[in-house]
Amino acid sequence: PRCMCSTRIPCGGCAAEFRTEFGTRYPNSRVAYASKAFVNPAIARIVAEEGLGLDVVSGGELAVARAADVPPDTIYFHGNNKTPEELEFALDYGIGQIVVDSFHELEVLDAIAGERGVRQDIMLRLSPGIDAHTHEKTTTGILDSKFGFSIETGDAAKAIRQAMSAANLDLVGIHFHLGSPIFELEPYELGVEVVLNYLTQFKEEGLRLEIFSPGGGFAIGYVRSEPPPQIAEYAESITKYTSRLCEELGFGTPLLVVEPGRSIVGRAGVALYTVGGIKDIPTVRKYVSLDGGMGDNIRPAIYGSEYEAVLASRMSAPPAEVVTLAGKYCESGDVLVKDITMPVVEPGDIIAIPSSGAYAPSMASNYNLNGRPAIVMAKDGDARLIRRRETYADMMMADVF
Ligand SMILES: Cc1ncc(COP(=O)(O)O)c(C=O)c1O
Ligand SMILES: N[C@@H](CCCC[NH3+])C(=O)O
Repeated sequence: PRCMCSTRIPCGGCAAEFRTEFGTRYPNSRVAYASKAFVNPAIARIVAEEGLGLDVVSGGELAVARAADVPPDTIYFHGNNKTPEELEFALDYGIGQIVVDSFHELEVLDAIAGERGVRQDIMLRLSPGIDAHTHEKTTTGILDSKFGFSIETGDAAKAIRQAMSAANLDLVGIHFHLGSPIFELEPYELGVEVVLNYLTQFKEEGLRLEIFSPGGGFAIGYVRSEPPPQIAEYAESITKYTSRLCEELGFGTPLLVVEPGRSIVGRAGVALYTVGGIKDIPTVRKYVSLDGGMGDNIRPAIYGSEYEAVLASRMSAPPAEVVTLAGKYCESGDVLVKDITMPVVEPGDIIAIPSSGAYAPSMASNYNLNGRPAIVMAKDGDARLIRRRETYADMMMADVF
């Protein structure tokens, strides 16, 4: 794996790399950026300019897509409980595909499309019963999951038949997503194989597989000890299995949609913190308190996620001691990096935590009424603010006296 910076952590990908690695191997493919990893209008604009599609999972993400003029036909609307209002918004915006995730949604969407006298393209999310060996809180393709129609229970077959006979819906594709981050290639290969083989029984009943999507979940390097596969390796596995099986099973060459989120923005984001108080408990632990924490990155607290950190204000300072980087929130679990070797740090120093671009800003909160941080986009020596720091007034904006 390559390393693009002094942290020596293997990188994930980037939009162009995804387009190239999938596009050269399987020309009828689309990379749909998963907005949940982090989106705002500036990011959505870049996504559209890079020629990527967009995976959204709420009316809010859809509103950002619309604000940034993302072409609606390149949008895939996911989620296990889209509200009727969100579905109406999606139909108003004319979005390409709604990825239906429950029988209830199938009925509600069919009715809404009917009331409007329109036909809506849909895909179905299937749950293939495959363990992708990721964190128990982020695994989605196993039987015990709230997502998707299970193949094992027979729900998938029922949903496919119900979707094909829906009065106002056109079933154009099938989706599955196994979880995130997935550090192995085999789960994707198995997923493609299991789902495509399963679908053959519906061909005679009229199933059209115009779109096939094995989702996202591609891993990135968070720590040196756990390098991810390269994007080319994911692309090789997925396209090889998809092409071979689609040909063998007579599905032709459906549009292959992959949905990377983390692997596009994760390594692009570096979180910067200022050191405040330092507490040394001799023979136990030295806590270095930062001006952020679980409010801007909840991942260590909920998944036990690990990160590296560097002393950005004095990059050449030699490693000196083991410290724990704690946040400023009122929780003992508010620790960003536990027991890491750093140079001697002092109040006012800047600490950088790489690989913070995905699911840190997007899952940020105002806990303890701390404002969420500013976000600056940088390229070739040029830096621009794409989100300003939140003010106290921002945090009271929706409150009513
Ligand atoms: C349906 C779907 N697609 C894509 C993604 C994106 O995952 P990641 O950011 O790990 O690529 C997710 C989140 O796990 C998802 O649920
Ligand atoms: N939010 C997660 C993973 C779930 C992604 C969306 N299904 C993370 O930070 O790693």
